[in-house]
Amino acid sequence: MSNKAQYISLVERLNQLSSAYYTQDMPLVADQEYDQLYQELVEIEQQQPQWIAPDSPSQRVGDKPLDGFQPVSHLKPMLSLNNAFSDEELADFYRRCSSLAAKDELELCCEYKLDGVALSLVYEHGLLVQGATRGDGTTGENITSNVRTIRNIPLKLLTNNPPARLEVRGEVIMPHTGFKAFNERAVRNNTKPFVNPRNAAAGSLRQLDPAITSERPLAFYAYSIGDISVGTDFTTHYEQLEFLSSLGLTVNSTTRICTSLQAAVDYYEQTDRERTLLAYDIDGIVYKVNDLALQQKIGFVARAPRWAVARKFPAQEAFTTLIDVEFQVGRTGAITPVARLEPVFVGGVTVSNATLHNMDEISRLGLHLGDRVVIRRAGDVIPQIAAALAPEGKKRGAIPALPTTCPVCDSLVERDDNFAVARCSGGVVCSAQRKASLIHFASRKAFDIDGFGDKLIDQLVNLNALKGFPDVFSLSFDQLIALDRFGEKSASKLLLAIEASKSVSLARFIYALGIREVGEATALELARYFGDIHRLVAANRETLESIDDVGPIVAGHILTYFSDEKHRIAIDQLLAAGVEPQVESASGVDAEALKGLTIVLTGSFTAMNRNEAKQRLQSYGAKVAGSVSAKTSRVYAGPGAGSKLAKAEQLGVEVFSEDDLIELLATLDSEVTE
Ligand SMILES: NC(=O)c1ccc[n+]([C@@H]2O[C@H](COP(=O)([O-])OP(=O)(O)OC[C@H]3O[C@@H](n4cnc5c(N)ncnc54)[C@H](O)[C@@H]3O)[C@@H](O)[C@H]2O)c1
Ligand SMILES: [Zn+2]
Repeated sequence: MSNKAQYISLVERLNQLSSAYYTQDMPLVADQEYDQLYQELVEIEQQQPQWIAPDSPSQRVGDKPLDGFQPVSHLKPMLSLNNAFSDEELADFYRRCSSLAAKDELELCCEYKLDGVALSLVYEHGLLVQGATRGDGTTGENITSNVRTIRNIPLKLLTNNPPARLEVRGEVIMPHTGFKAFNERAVRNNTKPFVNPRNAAAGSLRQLDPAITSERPLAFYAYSIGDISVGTDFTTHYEQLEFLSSLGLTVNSTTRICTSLQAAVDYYEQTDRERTLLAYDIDGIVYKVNDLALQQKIGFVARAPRWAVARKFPAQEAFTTLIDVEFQVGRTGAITPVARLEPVFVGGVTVSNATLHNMDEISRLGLHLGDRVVIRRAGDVIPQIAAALAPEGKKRGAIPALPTTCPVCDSLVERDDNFAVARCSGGVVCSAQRKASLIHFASRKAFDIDGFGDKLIDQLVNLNALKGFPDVFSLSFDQLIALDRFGEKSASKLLLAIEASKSVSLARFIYALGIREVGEATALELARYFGDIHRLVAANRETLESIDDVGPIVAGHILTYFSDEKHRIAIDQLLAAGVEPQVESASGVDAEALKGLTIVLTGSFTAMNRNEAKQRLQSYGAKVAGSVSAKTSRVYAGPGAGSKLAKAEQLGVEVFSEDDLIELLATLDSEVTE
């Protein structure tokens, strides 16, 4: 239970925060924190109504207008909205409204709660004559010249028969792309970035120089009629929105009418799932009783209508402190800066790290150690630092610098030609690179070795028991059970999984090598094309670039990889250890049709290239060998066949033509499709 002095200081703190938020457009704390304090205030005021201070934020909307603008008195007060933070609170709202309206079922107009700034527009005889902020709800700021620069606000309404006077209310927002671009520019020009798009919109709208506003990417969405001189034959709020739209004002097309509480909840949930895909921020759904007569009946409370409520989404944004920036070394040596943060709860999880991607990101954000940072975690997306600000009342720390040597192996750090990526030059010497490559090698989309996870790899690399990929296949039972928390059962299980992984597909094998920019799809493409790892190793640039998925850059990475003798030796060792990359059969193919046959192809084929022929034969289960021996079942020879043909005749192996081969494949293909 609080005493009156505590109550007064709570009012003062909230007013200080409101002034920073509304007047300076530079919040000191996250909305979530403000909302919590506000909630405390409301609870105290409910218990001690005699304490309520006239300047309590519960008694007014927003904050005092800025001095630089002419004051505007609103004809009807511009109110705020009451919040609902849970489904129960929404249900309470619904119940309260239906009881006040004396109706069981209510029609609700459901609208996105755009996270921007409220704006009032006055049109006289169809011409825009005034734009004003909400201010404290009674008195706003005249920002007409700024408003005129917003592209989607019509200066003249699209009608031959405009009302003598119309006041439109809506929200001005700044879309994500514009916000990002704006902050990047601010950092470059050494001016203050904005914390989020809402504050950017508010700050942009209240520039004393309209030329500045005109450069900011702002948009306006109308959400209600404040006042209208004629034509008040509307019966619902939704009809009013349609009317505004017909006049050329932008009305959000996502607005829905819900006829039950359940439908309203469903709309909220669906929007919450999809909101990360929107081009702008929304912070909730606004539910409005649709029937205007019922709105009248339900009425208002001090600072908000009683017939509307804002059901808030969980916060996606929080403020915290940047403690340090550390550098992680990835599998190709790429060095990634990672922010260590004062732990903060955002988007349903506690966040204590955030990737910074690369050094450019640090300069783009203008990040300094010890900064106050805004963390965004939208949906399942990994947490990001959205903005960085100087800490309150303290000098800014140092700008994190790229280390000159690898934090793990001390090798020199090199930067790519275009300076976008920094890399440890240590290669396999670097245990961080080795660990990361092995994690990738054993991962689900590569060798898929169950139980071969990060912690195990960490231990084995530290013990020097895993110096490269081939060592995976020489791990012993004794070696494994000697490890931390490794029993006999898990050791046997792991060895079985390693054994099973030897029949990995060629595509996964190639992917597992971790060649730069060779992802799953490219690996599959390479496997299909070459059908054999040795052929890939030997491929030249021309052949590589002739493959669909492979451009000059990827071809370069592949060539560099295989030009390294260490890599070629490792591949030979893998094969020697019993790894047998399998060539995938095309889908629907009978992989057994040619099982047991060993085929040799020789000469040049005209209708298909030899490699394609080889892959197709393999997909039907045939073994395709490079030379003729006593084990050869048959030979297909094209024109120009030489020594192999002679050898076959000598050994009495049956020889067929290219046409025979085409016929065979055609028959097999047709059997599959039937
Ligand atoms: N971080 C801070 O220090 C700090 C300080 C003060 C206030 N705040 C934040 O400001 C908010 C309270 O401010 P508020 O009183 O402006 O309320 P609000 O922004 O939560 O809700 C009211 C506003 O919603 C807007 N809105 C958007 N879409 C709408 C729609 N479809 N229909 C109707 N209105 C719509 C209108 O502009 C309206 O004025 C809280 O979220 C609070 O966290 C934060
Ligand atoms: Zn290193």
